[in-house]
Amino acid sequence: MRVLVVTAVPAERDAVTRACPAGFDVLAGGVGPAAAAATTATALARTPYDLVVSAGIGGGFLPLAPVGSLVVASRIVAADLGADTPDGYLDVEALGFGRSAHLPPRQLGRAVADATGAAYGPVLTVSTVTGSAARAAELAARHPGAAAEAMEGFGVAEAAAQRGVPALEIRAVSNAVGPRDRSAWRIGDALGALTDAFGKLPPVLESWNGHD
Ligand SMILES: O=C(O)c1cccc(C(=O)CC[C@H]2O[C@@H](n3cnc4c(=O)[nH]cnc43)[C@H](O)[C@@H]2O)c1
Repeated sequence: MRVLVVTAVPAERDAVTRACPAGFDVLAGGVGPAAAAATTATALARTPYDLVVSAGIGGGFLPLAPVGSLVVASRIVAADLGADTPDGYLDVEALGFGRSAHLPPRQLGRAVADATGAAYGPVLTVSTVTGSAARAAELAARHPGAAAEAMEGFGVAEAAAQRGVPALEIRAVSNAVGPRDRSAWRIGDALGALTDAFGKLPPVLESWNGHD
């Protein structure tokens, strides 16, 4: 099975590569959904992959995903792709065009979560890191069960979907979603958790039939 892993920055790429078996290509595609989509689309145009994984550190919604824990996405959601209105937020489905969520293969996602001890829930893709309790509460209310937020998953999943390739998202939680406190980010711990998670993937992927 050929697997493409797309991270944002080189430190995340290196954390994945440390654990990666043969057959995994790991790229640092840049921060944000546009860079992630462009990197993924270019790679998929060159090489036929069986699976694409968006991976890296992320913010965790408490109490589901504390710092140092892992999250596997049950849904990959573009959480700010829509319109703000006096009556509230409208996603692109409500606006009548496009899509704001991708569904990873369910059995595979669950199996990866079980093997790695990860929470399994929606992961939100945002273009602006959440920096206040009010915004965190707004996102949690709009996306019940949201486990994590990051900035690339939807871009990776959108590019993969356009090629008919399944996509997963795996996040290691470096910080809580909420009031910004960069000094509280535990990036080293999260990168270590990411390496551990990828070390556990090969048997799970080998037993996946590719069609759930
Ligand atoms: O400074 C470093 O050493 C370092 C090492 C690895 C990664 C970083 C990043 O800043 C990566 C940016 C990346 O992080 C994701 N992220 C992390 N926490 C959040 C969050 O609370 N909300 C949204 N995104 C988050 C995101 O995917 C960025 O691409 C630095």
